[in-house]
Amino acid sequence: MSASQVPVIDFAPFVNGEGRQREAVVEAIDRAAREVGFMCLVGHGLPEPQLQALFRAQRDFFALPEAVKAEAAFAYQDTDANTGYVAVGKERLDVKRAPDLKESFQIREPGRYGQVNRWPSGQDGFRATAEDFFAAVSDLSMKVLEAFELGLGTEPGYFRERHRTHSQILRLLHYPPLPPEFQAQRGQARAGGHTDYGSVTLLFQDDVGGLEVRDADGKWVPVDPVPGGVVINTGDIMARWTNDVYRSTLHRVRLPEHAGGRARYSVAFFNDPDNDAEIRVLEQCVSDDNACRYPPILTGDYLVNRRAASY
Ligand SMILES: O=C(O)CCC(=O)C(=O)O
Ligand SMILES: [Fe+2]
Repeated sequence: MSASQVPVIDFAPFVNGEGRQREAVVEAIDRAAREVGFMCLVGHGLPEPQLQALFRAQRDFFALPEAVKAEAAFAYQDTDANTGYVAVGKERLDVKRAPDLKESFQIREPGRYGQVNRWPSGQDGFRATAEDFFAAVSDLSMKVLEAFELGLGTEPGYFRERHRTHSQILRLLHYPPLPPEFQAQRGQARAGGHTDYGSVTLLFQDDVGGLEVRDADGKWVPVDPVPGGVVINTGDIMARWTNDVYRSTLHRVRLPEHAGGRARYSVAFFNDPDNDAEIRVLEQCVSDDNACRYPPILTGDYLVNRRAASY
């Protein structure tokens, strides 16, 4: 896999087209999920001004005094609620390495779980922008799941019916510039190497770069920012569901080459199955060459354990 092998796919014919046009998009997405586990969609229909509004609001939020952000802090043991602010150095996505050099803020579906989201006071504009974005990106993620259903040949709605927003998370990320005297510990990263836990992740990155995926030879390959594009990747639960037909690929955000440098901002949306959804290997993914690898498991048990391990 080289950089050009993280395919860029125009999603517009899937959203607006029909027949053969849609099929061609489904085929491209299905192939990318099988071969790479990562792809970049353009023409996805999420309005650019809405994304830019979110990036501005998140920049302002992370620039707030620590004391204000602390109001939104969640005890990081509280992986069940899994919302709120996490300060720099609290999370390690690669549990064997030094903590990640990032801060984050995350919310769950406002309509249903709004009461568990932790907003600092006086941040109504930020809240409205983030909640609007949540609805738009959730909608887009459902279309991506529909494309997976068609690619895998499951019954229509199979994934969407098992993603009724219980486990959807919008996570805003800020990777601050490195202080001039910064000495990286060995293997330290902005976000340590990891696979995502759930079904599908949608990731919007600014133009700073640093996201990398690991190819089959163990080489780190950059996922360069594509203007207007959203990076899509399939996670561990999707790999399990598909008997490893869809890949869950290791990725990280590497440190900048030099101290100082620019901050990096990104927005990740995790659409994971409902807690009560059973992950049972799809019959379409079992064959003589690929016998069933996993027993059924409940999503809730699986996700809580995975999250608890990375703080
Ligand atoms: O910030 C990024 O580009 C990647 C973040 C990521 O992989 C994650 O939060 O799971
Ligand atoms: Fe990730």
